[in-house]
Amino acid sequence: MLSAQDIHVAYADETVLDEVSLALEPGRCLALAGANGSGKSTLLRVCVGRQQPDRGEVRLAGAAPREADPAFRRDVGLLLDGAECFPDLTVAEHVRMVATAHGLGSGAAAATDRVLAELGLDHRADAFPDALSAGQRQMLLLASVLVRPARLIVVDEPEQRLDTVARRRLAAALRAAKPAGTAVLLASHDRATVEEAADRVLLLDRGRAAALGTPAEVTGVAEVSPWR
Ligand SMILES: Nc1ncnc2c1ncn2[C@@H]1O[C@H](COP(=O)(O)OP(=O)(O)OP(=O)(O)O)[C@@H](O)[C@H]1O
Repeated sequence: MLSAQDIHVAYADETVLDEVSLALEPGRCLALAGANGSGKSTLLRVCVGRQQPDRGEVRLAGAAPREADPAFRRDVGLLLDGAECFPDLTVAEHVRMVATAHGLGSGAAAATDRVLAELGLDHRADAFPDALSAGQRQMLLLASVLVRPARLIVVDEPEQRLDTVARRRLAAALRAAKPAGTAVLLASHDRATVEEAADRVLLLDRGRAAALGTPAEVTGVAEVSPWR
């Protein structure tokens, strides 16, 4: 589904990704973990074609990823930094609009109800974004990613601003996407989210791949584990 090979990114003389590779199969979830500044967001941007690496190659379903490509937008549900809401649409209207745009047709309303309930946002379905708490707004953005069919979901620190219960709901929703064959790539600082959702963790340490394994294996990499 997705592969990145020997990715190298540098800003001026600072190397932020140093020959990092990853591979993700359908129905699997890979989490990127590591300290602040270790290169997680940069690697996600490279994987979705938002940033070109200095060296290395990314393949998404056999082609270079391009957000402008209709097939990319059909296949990839994306939530990176900087996503915003329309101020004049309610929570339900946002999510239904995305569902409709991605072809759910007469099923869009039911899919919206389902994802809002799954994420615990159903009681705010008629609220406007300005009236949401920061965590609720994050859930709205996540609902818009999760309501639509996708072969790949890419989310950067999806747990940000969420409380413990909301994080659990998020992790369960990411996990639930996998049996249908959706692959999930996320960057996360939250151990519980990673343990619940991810099959494998790629641990980055100052731009280098320090470990790749199950969440339990990577937690055991004492020197660089973010959860030691
Ligand atoms: N536009 C830029 N110009 C210069 N340096 C940058 C730029 N963007 C990122 N960096 C640097 O690249 C490194 C990796 O940043 P990145 O955002 O990928 O890390 P991260 O692991 O996602 O961090 P965090 O956990 O804090 O979100 C950092 O040292 C950062 O300062």
